Amino acid sequence: MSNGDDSPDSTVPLLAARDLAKAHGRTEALRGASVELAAGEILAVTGPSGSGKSTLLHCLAGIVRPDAGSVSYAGERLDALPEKRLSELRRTEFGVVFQFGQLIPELTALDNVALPLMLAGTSRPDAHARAGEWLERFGVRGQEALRPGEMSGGQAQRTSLARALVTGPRIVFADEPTGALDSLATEQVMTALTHTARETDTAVLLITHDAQVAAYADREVRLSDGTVAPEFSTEATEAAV
Ligand SMILES: Nc1ncnc2c1ncn2[C@@H]1O[C@H](COP(=O)(O)OP(=O)(O)OP(=O)(O)O)[C@@H](O)[C@H]1O
Repeated sequence: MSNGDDSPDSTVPLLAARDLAKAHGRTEALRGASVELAAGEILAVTGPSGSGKSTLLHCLAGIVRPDAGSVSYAGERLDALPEKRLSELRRTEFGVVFQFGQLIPELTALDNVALPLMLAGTSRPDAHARAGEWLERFGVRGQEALRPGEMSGGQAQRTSLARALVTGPRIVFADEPTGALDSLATEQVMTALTHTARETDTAVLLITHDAQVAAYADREVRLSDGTVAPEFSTEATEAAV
């Protein structure tokens, strides 16, 4: 079978979750979910409302600890890491985009994108210069001075993507990034995200309920009642190759 012990490092998944379980009170959001993400891969996670997609993303991104199962990032067990190391990993290796962007409302687009760099110790002029380049890359050049409330939904999401990617993460976690956008803005956001991810070899884990959005991904896994539907398991994909 594939993925034997003699596999070179390039075949080891960048991120691997095994048998994840997570309950919110009495609700079992995840019940033995396993998923893998390869370096540079764009993976869509789909499934009905309440099937556990966001909970899975939170566990994979180290935002929430699973009750059982493991999450490994580049061979390191995330679920067992102390909080300090986990937050360092989140800051340096991961970028996150949510449905409503979660930009800081008081800051301009330029300052929002520059912020992660400044938090990592980059000087303000350098951070601003790089933030400007990333805004340009995402087609929001000229909007630097706008605050989130002054932008369209699509501009705000493209600014959020610039903020998620400005630090050069290896994985971007995107939870319904186009959920609040019309179809034109969706297309612009998805094109910008997937082009940039491919150019920079950044992996993307994308949650969506929209088949048109899932079609931008290399692969899809579907969650159902907190587990990955069998036809979307890693084994099924490998067997089909
Ligand atoms: N913080 C919470 N407290 C209580 N229950 C929660 C919490 N977060 C999620 N749940 C429950 O866990 C289950 C899975 O939720 P989750 O948000 O992961 O699903 P989802 O597939 O992302 O749903 P949606 O597509 O509607 O966003 C649902 O039944 C939800 O109501």
